[in-house]
Amino acid sequence: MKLKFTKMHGAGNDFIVVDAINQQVELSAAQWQRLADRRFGIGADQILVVEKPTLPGCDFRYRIFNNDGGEVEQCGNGARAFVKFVAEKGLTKLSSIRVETKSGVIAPRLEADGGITVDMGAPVLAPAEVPFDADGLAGTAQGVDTLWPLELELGGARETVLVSVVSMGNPHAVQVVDDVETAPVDLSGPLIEHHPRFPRRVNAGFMQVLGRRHVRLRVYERGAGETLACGTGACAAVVAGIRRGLLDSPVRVDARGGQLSVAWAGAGQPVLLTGPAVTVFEGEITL
Ligand SMILES: N[C@H](CCC[C@H](N)C(=O)O)C(=O)O
Repeated sequence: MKLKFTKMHGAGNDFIVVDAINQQVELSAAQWQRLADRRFGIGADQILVVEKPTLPGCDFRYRIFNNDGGEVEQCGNGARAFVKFVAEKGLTKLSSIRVETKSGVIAPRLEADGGITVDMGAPVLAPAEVPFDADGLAGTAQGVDTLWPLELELGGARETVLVSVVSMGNPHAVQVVDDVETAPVDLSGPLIEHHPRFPRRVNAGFMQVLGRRHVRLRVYERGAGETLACGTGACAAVVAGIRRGLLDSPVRVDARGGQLSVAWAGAGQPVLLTGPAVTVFEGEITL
């Protein structure tokens, strides 16, 4: 079976994008994983699949598979690549589209200046809906549940990190660190990803606050490891920072692979993610 694909990235978070409208695409988790493998396949953090919508009022359906082959609910950098892909491929003439995802409808828009903004919907903050098992824990800080103590076993020693839990359709645990470059991302990232209080695992964010409208962020992603940027991670970090009284919207988010901007007007309001999307090459692979 031959599969046409396009390789893209959003601030270094890289994707294989597949048009499943004009070609038959029925792959197993193992086959998705093989495609995403950087040695045995094409290589990517995530695979984005473009399908016809099933919901009224939507232009497309968007399925997302992590590097480990698992299908997930949302991908912010991927949403920008998605809207650029369907425009470049002539699958739509619209510059603003409504896209059905596993976790709801998002609205990416091609800006006149070439930038791309995505309405990622409102964050979900109730721990049980992230989902995060807060049983036995007392949420702290400012009378709202903005911080939760997470027990980690770091190299034989028990350590408690304070995380904010936020869902952008996918789960995030965000902590503030003094310096992202020296933060123990490789060590505590996987421990947080697989922490038993996250029944669907979690993306682990490490945010350094440089100013009220400027942060640096590293994310150890669920099912992909550390990526050069994480769009939903940037949204979750800014929401957490605003709720903790550390940030004011909009916020510049410096990821290792590039710069994103996140705006959020507060509870119940949508999070707007702005950033680049780049097409790297087209290809065809025989499975
Ligand atoms: N690893 C994420 C999916 C991709 C998110 C990220 N690449 C983004 O840009 O939002 C998860 O398992 O929830």
